[in-house]
Amino acid sequence: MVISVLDSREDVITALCNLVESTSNASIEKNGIFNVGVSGGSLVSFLVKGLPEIKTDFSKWKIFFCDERLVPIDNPDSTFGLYKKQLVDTEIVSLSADQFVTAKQDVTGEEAAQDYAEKLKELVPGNPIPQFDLLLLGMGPDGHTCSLFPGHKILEETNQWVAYINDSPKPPPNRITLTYPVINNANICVFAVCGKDKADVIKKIHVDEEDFPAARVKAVGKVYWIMDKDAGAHLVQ
Ligand SMILES: O=C1O[C@H](COP(=O)(O)O)[C@@H](O)[C@H](O)[C@H]1O
Repeated sequence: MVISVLDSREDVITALCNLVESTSNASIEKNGIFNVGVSGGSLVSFLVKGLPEIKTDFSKWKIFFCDERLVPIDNPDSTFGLYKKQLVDTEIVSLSADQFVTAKQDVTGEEAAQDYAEKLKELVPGNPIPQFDLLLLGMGPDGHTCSLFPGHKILEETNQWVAYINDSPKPPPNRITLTYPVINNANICVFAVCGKDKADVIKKIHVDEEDFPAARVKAVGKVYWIMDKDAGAHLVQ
């Protein structure tokens, strides 16, 4: 695990996007494609700011969602809706909407999760579990990542690759999320975390070694934690 505590949010964005640049270029060179999973929340604004600065062949990107809120895409809670509005429609990077693998609308939550798992099986190589080149993760002040919340039964999911929840403690309640079998099979996972409100849980995870959903991310490859000095306040001397 690599932990970096940086001076500012801007430094976090630069470090995050440098890692995205090198990983995407290595994956494209090796496999001709870059399979990346993105999160919602503050990560959207980090990528909107940082991705236009990197050098990569965006036409080779396939973008999946680490989790998605089951709302229409014009709803401000839709993670795909945010990326579409802020990254695709603005044309600040050369990505098109059809490079995003989206959650099915107008079906039940269970069907949306099942459908998304089938899309992973079809599109992301891995034997037998899909193996992402890179997963870009956030973490809430309660230690959740993706839509894996503390104490929720899907933390123990070992069969399904994508799970549905209808009781997210953070609105909106209906979501689908990758589960640990897929998350922890990724080549690289990166947490990008900023803000004072996350300092306590960062300490509990990295100093006290307490169990939180984000702490259970232990990918087969590398796990990076990139944070600003507010989030890492209890880690620096
Ligand atoms: O609800 C969610 O929250 C987490 C953390 O969001 P942040 O704004 O605190 O960074 C996010 O990673 C996840 O994708 C999202 O659905």
